[in-house]
Amino acid sequence: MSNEKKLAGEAAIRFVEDGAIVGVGTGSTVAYFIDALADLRERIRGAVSSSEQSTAQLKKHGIEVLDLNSTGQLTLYVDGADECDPHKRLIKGGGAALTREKIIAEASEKFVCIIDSSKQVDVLGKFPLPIEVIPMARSLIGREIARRGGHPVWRDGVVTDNGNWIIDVHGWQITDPVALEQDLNQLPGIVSVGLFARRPADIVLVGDRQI
Ligand SMILES: O=C[C@H](O)[C@H](O)[C@H](O)COP(=O)(O)O
Repeated sequence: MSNEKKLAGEAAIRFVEDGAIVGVGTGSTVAYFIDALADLRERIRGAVSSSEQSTAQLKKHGIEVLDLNSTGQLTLYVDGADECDPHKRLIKGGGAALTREKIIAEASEKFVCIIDSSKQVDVLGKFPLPIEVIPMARSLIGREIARRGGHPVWRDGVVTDNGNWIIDVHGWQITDPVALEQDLNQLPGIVSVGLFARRPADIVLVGDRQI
């Protein structure tokens, strides 16, 4: 599987155009992409990063990290996922970086998702759904999730790059991810939901195979 992650990370390089500012996700698969991107550092203008972890790796390779507020819309976003359904809808946030990832995905014309085959599912939800919450809303959101049949588990000890907490929801078979994403987005205290359904990936690379 880790070979597939490496193949996917390296295959995504073909979507990088000269002069681009590249949106960069977070995780072990993206780490391969960043390593490959280093070879193109003279040909791109820089990157917008979704986490402190990716920022450190980009800077180590001498790739300039830019503020999304100063770049405008990006042409390309490359990121991994925890699950991917046949409609390219995703669960993300296993590494707690979902909010910044979601912002950059929204700001990008093309979202290339890089995964290994273990991430492919027919129905999302076997991987517990990460939700970033404002700390004071943790119990409130936990109750709202339980009312909707989910089993909320606080990722104790994890603080996101934005200073918030993560609840992982077990036990949901997410047959209508767009509706669930919209429903959860209404709840005060939720910063973002790790469902990328309203804005799914455009292209998925499973290893070096495009689907
Ligand atoms: O918060 C983390 C991200 O959503 C990652 O893209 C996701 O967890 C997949 O990570 P990995 O490539 O390490 O399996």
